Amino acid sequence: MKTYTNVFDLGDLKTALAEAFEIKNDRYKYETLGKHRTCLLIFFNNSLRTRLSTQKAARNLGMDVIVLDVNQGAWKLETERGVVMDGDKSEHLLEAIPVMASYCDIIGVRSFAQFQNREDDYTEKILNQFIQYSGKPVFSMEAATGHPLQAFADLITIEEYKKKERPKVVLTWAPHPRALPQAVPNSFADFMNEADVDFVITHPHGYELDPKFVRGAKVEYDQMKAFEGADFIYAKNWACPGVTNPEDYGKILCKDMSWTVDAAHMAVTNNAYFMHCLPVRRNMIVTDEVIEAPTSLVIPEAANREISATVVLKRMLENL
Ligand SMILES: CCC[C@H](NC(C)=O)C(=O)O
Ligand SMILES: NC(=O)OP(=O)(O)O
Repeated sequence: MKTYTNVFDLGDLKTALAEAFEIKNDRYKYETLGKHRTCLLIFFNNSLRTRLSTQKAARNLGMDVIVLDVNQGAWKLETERGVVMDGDKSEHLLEAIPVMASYCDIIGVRSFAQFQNREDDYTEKILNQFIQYSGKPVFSMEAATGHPLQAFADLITIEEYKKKERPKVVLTWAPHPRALPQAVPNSFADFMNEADVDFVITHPHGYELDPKFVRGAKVEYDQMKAFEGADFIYAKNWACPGVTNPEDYGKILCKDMSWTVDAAHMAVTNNAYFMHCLPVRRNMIVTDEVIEAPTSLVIPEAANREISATVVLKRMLENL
């Protein structure tokens, strides 16, 4: 595995799940694989789960880990080629990337969508420079349009808790005070479309996700109808993806609190489990009652981030 940015990089999902459960059963099974190998984790944005779980995963495999918060201590980086660098940016990515790559064997990158230019975000301008210029295997720790480590952990969680062979899984939009990226819902859809689930996406008009990720999923604008008979509810906020109206890209079009997932929503499901990638704004995305219920999986879901990262790093190490 040279890059990990989407579901197809994992290959057959049943094989990937088997590997995940093997590692979950004995997470130090491959602890010699990463001896004298270094994993560099580069964060352009904040993180709790990804920062901790990916370090843990690397240590599970015997790797050394370096963590860099680009905007805290490193030089401010210019990402545009051809710019006259007479402003506040001291270094260009085109030097910084090969320098950083010289200190490690595998690179993880977190670089959220900037919502300045849809084309820049949806061509993964930052992540792809690391892939192109580092000469090292690169994995996404949430880039502009995807969060594949999260989605793989979500799939592992659904596989662990499902009560039927083909569960109904609903991705629902929910309100948030800020404009959040589409990376998490994009990757969740990317994975669910390849998994053995009955997948439905529900959101207000104007929030249509990019067709590249929606693919064959059913889109239902009536949230309560979408929730009917669901086995898993995956809630997330995202800003307008700019699919129907490109000029609205990155905007908040709706703050309708009737989309907040509460007990009345869950009552029409098939006693569904509740999932969210975290961090979550309680009583915006979901009520205290629902996220604290025995059917809430947000903690085991977050714990599975260690497992998804260990599988991905293991596959990268095996191909060095
Ligand atoms: C894992 C989620 C990271 C980020 N969340 C926030 C609050 O920025 C997002 O919504 O993409
Ligand atoms: N779910 C997730 O990636 O959390 P962090 O943003 O805290 O890493």
